[in-house]
Amino acid sequence: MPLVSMKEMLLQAKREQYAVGQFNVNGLSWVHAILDAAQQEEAPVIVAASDRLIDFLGGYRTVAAMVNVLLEEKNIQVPVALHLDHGKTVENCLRAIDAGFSSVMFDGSHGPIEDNIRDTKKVTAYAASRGVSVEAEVGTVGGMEDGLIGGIQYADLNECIRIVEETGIDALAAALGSVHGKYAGEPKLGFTEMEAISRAVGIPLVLHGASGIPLHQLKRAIELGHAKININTECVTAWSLQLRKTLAENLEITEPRLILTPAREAIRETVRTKIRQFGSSGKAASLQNK
Ligand SMILES: O=C(O)C[C@@H](O)[C@H](O)C(=O)COP(=O)(O)O
Ligand SMILES: [Zn+2]
Repeated sequence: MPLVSMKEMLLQAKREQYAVGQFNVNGLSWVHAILDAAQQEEAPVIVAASDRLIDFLGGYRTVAAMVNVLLEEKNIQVPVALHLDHGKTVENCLRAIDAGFSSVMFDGSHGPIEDNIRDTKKVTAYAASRGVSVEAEVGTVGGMEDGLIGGIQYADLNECIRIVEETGIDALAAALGSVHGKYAGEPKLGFTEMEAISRAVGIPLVLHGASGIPLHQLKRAIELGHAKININTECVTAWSLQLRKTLAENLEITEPRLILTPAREAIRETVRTKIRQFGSSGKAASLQNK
């Protein structure tokens, strides 16, 4: 099945009150693991490449080729979107689209709202005629974002309304207390603000920094309009723990396949767990019939 945009998957998820998982790619093992997990769970999935890692991953075209070829080789039958995460510039978003990404995020959240809206509009204008979905961000997710460490800044309701109305984006990341990476203590999400923003904008919301958020808070965020949930830290943690364990328990081992396969399986099991928590297991079939 060819790549799809995330528009339909997120609209259905919002309607039916579940969320589609976005899982970030950090190498070929992640693409295998994410696609295998989605197929096993019969779930739609968003495979994402973070713009900060594009050079490490070999460029936009390499990422698109890797995902497209594995979709075919593995005969993946569930809807898969390939998404540029935290796109740093308009130009980078356009390059990702030209390389075959079916979805992009333009992250103009660190600048003034006027600039964010102006640049997001350039991305939506280019994406629309190519059937590519677009996500934008307002406010600041805590922790590391675009390679910079920063504090939390809540999304402003009026800025959220403006960016949705003026740009025609498909999904909005409204930062409301979540943090990229590990949380120090219990996450404190702004559910009151979340409800107001969700009501006012009407489009699917995106939760960044979701690793480590307890299940009851994830469920509340889904009830309040989050249809896409981003996970990276939980997958890289599972991968690195398993890698250390394999190496420590097998001091003589040098065959990469034997070292890397258990780590890949650890990612796959993490993705499967998150898909079940988000309620998207078994949702592929109803999307394909549309
Ligand atoms: O680390 C990246 O570059 C990707 C993340 O920002 C992703 O968008 C995300 O929000 C995942 O958050 P995490 O699960 O807390 O790492
Ligand atoms: Zn993020």
